[in-house]
Amino acid sequence: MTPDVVVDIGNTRIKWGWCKSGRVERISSLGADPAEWDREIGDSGSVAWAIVNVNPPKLEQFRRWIEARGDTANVLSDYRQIPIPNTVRQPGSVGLDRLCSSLAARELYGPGPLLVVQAGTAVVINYITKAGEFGGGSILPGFQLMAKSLATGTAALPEVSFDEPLTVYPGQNTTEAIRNGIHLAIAGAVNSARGMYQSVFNTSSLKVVLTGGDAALLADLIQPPLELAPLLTLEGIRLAVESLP
Ligand SMILES: Nc1ncnc2c1ncn2[C@@H]1O[C@H](COP(=O)(O)OP(=O)(O)OP(=O)(O)O)[C@@H](O)[C@H]1O
Ligand SMILES: CC(C)(CO)[C@@H](O)C(=O)NCCC(=O)O
Repeated sequence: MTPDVVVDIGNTRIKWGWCKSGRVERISSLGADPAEWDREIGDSGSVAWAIVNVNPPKLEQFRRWIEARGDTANVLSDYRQIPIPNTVRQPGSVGLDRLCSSLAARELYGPGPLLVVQAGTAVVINYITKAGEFGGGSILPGFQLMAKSLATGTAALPEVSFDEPLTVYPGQNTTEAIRNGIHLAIAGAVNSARGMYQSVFNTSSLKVVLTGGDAALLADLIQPPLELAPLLTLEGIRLAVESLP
């Protein structure tokens, strides 16, 4: 199937990738309000959709909206639909967004080894082996989720946002201390995962491929080789559906 729009339904945002001439040309990051989807689709007419989802209730709402337009929602639902060998013990438990990001990273920056980092609601660090297989990884709370957990789990700490680029070291007030603490925690996880895999797998200069809504926040604290790839998951969805019989 050749999709017009590929969709990644995450826990916070729904990303649309508009496809043209065999690539994802443009990304739109949307909320959960169908009025926003109506505005985005405009007068596009009939659309071929391909969807990957890690958020079942949002998928059902989105599917109803697509069907009300008279379109068909092609939803990837099984890891075997993503053409990347998967060496973990329970391959069916891996989020398909992770496999799509890994597939696209291997295609664009491979063959491997690679560290594919998705900085979204959750931060995911995926390891792609030397042979180009999905080898597993790590999952931790993302920037906003860490901020929320400090605000809900303590009496005195406010919920910080990451709207401003400024990060001050050492923090001079509570807000700065929380912001830079979260920043260091997430960048530290990526850097230490990189160090660990480099030593375990005896590889040097493991390339990091970074995507997700918070990728730009992380990039400053990750050493080269580093690729910023905002379209990565969407490009992986496109590659996967185009490879289906
Ligand atoms: N306009 C926006 N609205 C909400 N969050 C935004 C916006 N722009 C950037 N962000 C940041 O992007 C993050 C979400 O990133 P992304 O869309 O990649 O994740 P997701 O796909 O929803 O999450 P996951 O894949 O982990 O389920 C939020 O945590 C927030 O910090
Ligand atoms: C980790 C997230 C939330 C990242 O979007 C998603 O891929 C997911 O819900 N995965 C399921 C669990 C797993 O991948 O092991």
